[in-house]
Amino acid sequence: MIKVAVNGYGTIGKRVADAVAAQKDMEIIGVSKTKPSSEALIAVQRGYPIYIADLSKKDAFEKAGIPVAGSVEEMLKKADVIVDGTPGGVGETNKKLYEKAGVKAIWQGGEDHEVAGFSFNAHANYKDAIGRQFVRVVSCNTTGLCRVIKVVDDAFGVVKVRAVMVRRGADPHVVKKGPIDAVVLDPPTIPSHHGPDLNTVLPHINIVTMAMIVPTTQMHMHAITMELKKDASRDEILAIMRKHNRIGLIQPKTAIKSTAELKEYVMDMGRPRSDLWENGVFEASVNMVGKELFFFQAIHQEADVVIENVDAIRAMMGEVKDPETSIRMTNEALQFTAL
Ligand SMILES: NC(=O)C1=CN([C@@H]2O[C@H](COP(=O)(O)OP(=O)(O)OC[C@H]3O[C@@H](n4cnc5c(N)ncnc54)[C@H](O)[C@@H]3O)[C@@H](O)[C@H]2O)C=CC1
Ligand SMILES: O=C(OP(=O)(O)O)[C@H](O)COP(=O)(O)O
Repeated sequence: MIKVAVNGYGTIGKRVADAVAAQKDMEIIGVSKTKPSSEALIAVQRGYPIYIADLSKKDAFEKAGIPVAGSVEEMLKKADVIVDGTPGGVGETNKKLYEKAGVKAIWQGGEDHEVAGFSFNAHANYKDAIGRQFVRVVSCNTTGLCRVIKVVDDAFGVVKVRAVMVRRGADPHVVKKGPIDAVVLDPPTIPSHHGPDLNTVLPHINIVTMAMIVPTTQMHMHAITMELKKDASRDEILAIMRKHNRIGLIQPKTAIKSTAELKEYVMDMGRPRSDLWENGVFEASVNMVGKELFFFQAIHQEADVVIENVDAIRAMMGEVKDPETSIRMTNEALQFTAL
């Protein structure tokens, strides 16, 4: 069993912990919290041992009914791989701890590529992650771009990609962030970080991205154009998307044309936390004009990177060498079949 610890048990960390716990070849040996909270109480219910960065807060945790297993340093000693789910910029400051403990670590997309020196997407570069000590899983939007650009590039070749990201303002539970009444250019300059970020995984792709944030919490929405090298029909594009195990096609018969309806649909399906782990490509939007492909896809920011973290763990441990085998194991353990 691969022993996994989650340092930073928030939006991403708690989902990764549950996804790891569902795998047959992995177990959660601990998660870290900075203060007692509803999430910490759920971690107790799930049976995850809780470690804390600042042991002077032990009494506060125990008063809240949260047993403390020890310090974060003690947790690191027991793990094969740490998934760092701390806020962007904080993860980098933990690198020294991981180096000192000689443990493997995975960072998230809020950190720069250089923190790990290797950026990961399971369908794109799993094999290059085999045996590595440090890996960064690219951000949610970049993960969604990697999946769809890689599969289209493999089948038809991509001359260039131009993509606009309409990003959610904050996650649903985050009460302190906006915007409440604005469309914010984020960043006002072009390209946004997503294109250069995609190039850390797929260096040969010509891509320019633009991004803005809007007052919504459910999901991001991408408007994507790709110029292809070979001729492709709409049906051929739909066929490769349909076959992909982390791309879902939202069928016209569902009449879904918004992130809100899509989230409701996934909730009705009974997915844990109503998580959409796959890219949600709107089938009706997929269109070829000459050699240009156009489509919209929804990306559930809290979910798509979660399964990538699980595959990154497997690649770093090196026993499963074939990406598709790992991807299948991850998906099956979660009883996940793309839409
Ligand atoms: N929420 C999202 O939509 C996505 C986030 N990411 C990335 O994932 C990372 C984590 O983001 P979220 O889960 O949204 O953040 P979050 O704020 O929901 O969770 C972070 C957790 O880390 C804890 N924490 C803070 N400082 C810590 C420390 N020094 N040691 C241990 N724990 C500490 C916080 O208490 C919190 O529980 C960031 O790099 C972010 O950019 C990536 C994809 C999507
Ligand atoms: O990885 C994400 O977005 P990104 O791909 O636009 O960087 C997540 O939605 C986190 O974004 P945030 O930095 O707005 O919390």
